[in-house]
Amino acid sequence: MTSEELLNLRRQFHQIPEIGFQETKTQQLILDVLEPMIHEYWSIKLWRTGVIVYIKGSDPSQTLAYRTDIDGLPIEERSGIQEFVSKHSGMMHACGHDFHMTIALGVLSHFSAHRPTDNVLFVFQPAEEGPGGAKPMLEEGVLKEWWPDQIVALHIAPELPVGTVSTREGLLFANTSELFIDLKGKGGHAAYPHTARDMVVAASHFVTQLQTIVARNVNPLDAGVVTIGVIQGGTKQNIIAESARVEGTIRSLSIESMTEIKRRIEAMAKGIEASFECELTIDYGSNYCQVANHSELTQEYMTFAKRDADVAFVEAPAAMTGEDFGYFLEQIPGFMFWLGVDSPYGLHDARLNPNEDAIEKAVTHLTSYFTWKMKK
Ligand SMILES: CC(=O)N[C@@H](CCC[C@H](N)C(=O)O)C(=O)O
Repeated sequence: MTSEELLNLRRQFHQIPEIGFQETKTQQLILDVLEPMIHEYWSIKLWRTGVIVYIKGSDPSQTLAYRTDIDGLPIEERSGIQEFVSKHSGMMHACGHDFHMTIALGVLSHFSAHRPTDNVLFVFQPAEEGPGGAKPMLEEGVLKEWWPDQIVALHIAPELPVGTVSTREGLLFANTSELFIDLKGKGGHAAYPHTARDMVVAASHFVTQLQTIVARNVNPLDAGVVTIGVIQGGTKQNIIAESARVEGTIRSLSIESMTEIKRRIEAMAKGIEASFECELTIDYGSNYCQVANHSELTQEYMTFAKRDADVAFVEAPAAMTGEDFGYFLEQIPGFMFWLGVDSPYGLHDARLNPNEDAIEKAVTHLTSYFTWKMKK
């Protein structure tokens, strides 16, 4: 694919962000782009809104895989882009999955023009932002017949300059759990608070209490996060709210801290129920295991990246982001790395505007990495 084709494709993806398991237009676009590339030794499988492409090598001794996520986020775009702003109101590719997919198709187009010696598998996985596509995909045995020996994924890094790649051995991303809490009290007239059980007040206390968990209950030598991203309740300024909803996410480096954070949330919920005479229900939504990079393969990749004149390598610290790519890494040796895209605004920010020069650099870098792996 030429630089112009890559750019065009990224912009097409950018205009049609769709949330987890609703990526139908995205799936169709992936299939449309693949169509002219297909050879008789390729196999393509659909799984829900995802796509899996298997290329049989000319003289295979291994199967190398690349996984990209394909979903967008429920964010109203404010990137300032005129030309190719999201056409889906309230949705945006604010986590770079438009880049990840374009890079996958760029590498695929190379292997369409040059048949690889080894087998190559490309996994276009839905619902990374939630509820998670990797786990059900693996559980349903979708990759069984083409089981890879190694798997790689990348993620854009707005804080790194274009041309930079970055990773580390072992833990790269945290364990995560979503958090959805419903509070049920008793509504009433604003002027008669003694007859009601106000869930705006209860939710406010609860959210404030939750902020003590990381400070007071997580071992300071470990790390944890409890972020509440949504707090909803009430219908009118002079009506006491009968119910409220709090939504968030929990992160931890260790499984022990995740268990402890959940134990404290549940204990605090009981306290809120007693203090405010209400009922709380907790739903942990989807949970992702940590992203733990395979030691040997990551070391080998870091050596490769340091020698690759097209990129600059920097060692990454562990991050509290989550990624269901961790489920692939539980079963298949591999690693994830960050790709510098140089944006003043970060991931999940409505103003995110990654530098598109990073796309071609990533395609070249990954293509050379896979080609190098095949010669080993
Ligand atoms: C890379 C990234 O930003 N991933 C997401 C994963 C979200 C997992 C889940 N929906 C949750 O909110 O816990 C992240 O927020 O780190």
